[in-house]
Amino acid sequence: MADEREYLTLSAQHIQRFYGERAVVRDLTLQLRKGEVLGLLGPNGAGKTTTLRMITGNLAPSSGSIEVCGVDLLDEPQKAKAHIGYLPEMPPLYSDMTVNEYLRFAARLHRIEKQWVAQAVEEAKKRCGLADRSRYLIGNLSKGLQQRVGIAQAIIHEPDIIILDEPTVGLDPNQMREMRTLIRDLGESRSVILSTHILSEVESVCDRVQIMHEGRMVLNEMLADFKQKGADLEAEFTRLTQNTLTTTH
Ligand SMILES: Nc1ncnc2c1ncn2[C@@H]1O[C@H](COP(=O)(O)OP(=O)(O)OP(=O)(O)O)[C@@H](O)[C@H]1O
Repeated sequence: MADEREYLTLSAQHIQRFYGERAVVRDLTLQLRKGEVLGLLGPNGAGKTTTLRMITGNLAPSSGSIEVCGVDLLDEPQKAKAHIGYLPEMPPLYSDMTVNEYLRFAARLHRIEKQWVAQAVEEAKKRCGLADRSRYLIGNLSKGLQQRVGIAQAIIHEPDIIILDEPTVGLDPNQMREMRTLIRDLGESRSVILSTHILSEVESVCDRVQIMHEGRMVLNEMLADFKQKGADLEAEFTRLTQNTLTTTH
């Protein structure tokens, strides 16, 4: 039987992050398999964004190790980060750039060679339903389309792993549905981590769910197994994340 490691696109082992004396991520292990959409849930302040910033190489862990497609993120950050596309909670969009200008800029930041930039921009726009918005100023686009531009910059270099931090916040129900369809499509060919507060979003888009609470991972389960057991995600979420002051994990 093939080694499980072959199927792992991302493996974070025992990562921790302190701010001063306070541990906001504690002894956390997270593994992402090829072609999997992982939903990362947790109440406000659970440590989701801090975790995502660490596994994308934007924040150094206080301890622990992170491997991205077999490359050690801390030893070879540039090589490891080439496998990752990241849409942060606050996407770094420039409102006075057109979609084309911004994506060309993103392509260069991701070190795509000059001769391939135009092709990469066209491909990313096509994947994200932006082909007819090339010359629009980003500031004039709806929030839903701006989020699509954020995803387009995250996938422009064809990464193996796409990490999305609360991508549907502030979207109307139609834009949310479109965004979920796009995430599902992306998950067909890549590994995706989706951080969200919306339980139904995880149920409709993800293969696996992990719940964080007070910096720790308190649940890690395949959704199919979860459903087969007749378990209820909302009830389980409440059970695992309430009683903040009495939790002793
Ligand atoms: N730079 C920082 N300095 C000190 N504390 C921080 C810093 N960044 C985050 N924290 C704290 O770390 C904890 C985890 O924050 P984080 O943003 O990772 O949580 P989250 O699960 O993403 O929350 P939300 O769902 O509200 O976005 C919070 O208590 C936050 O106040």
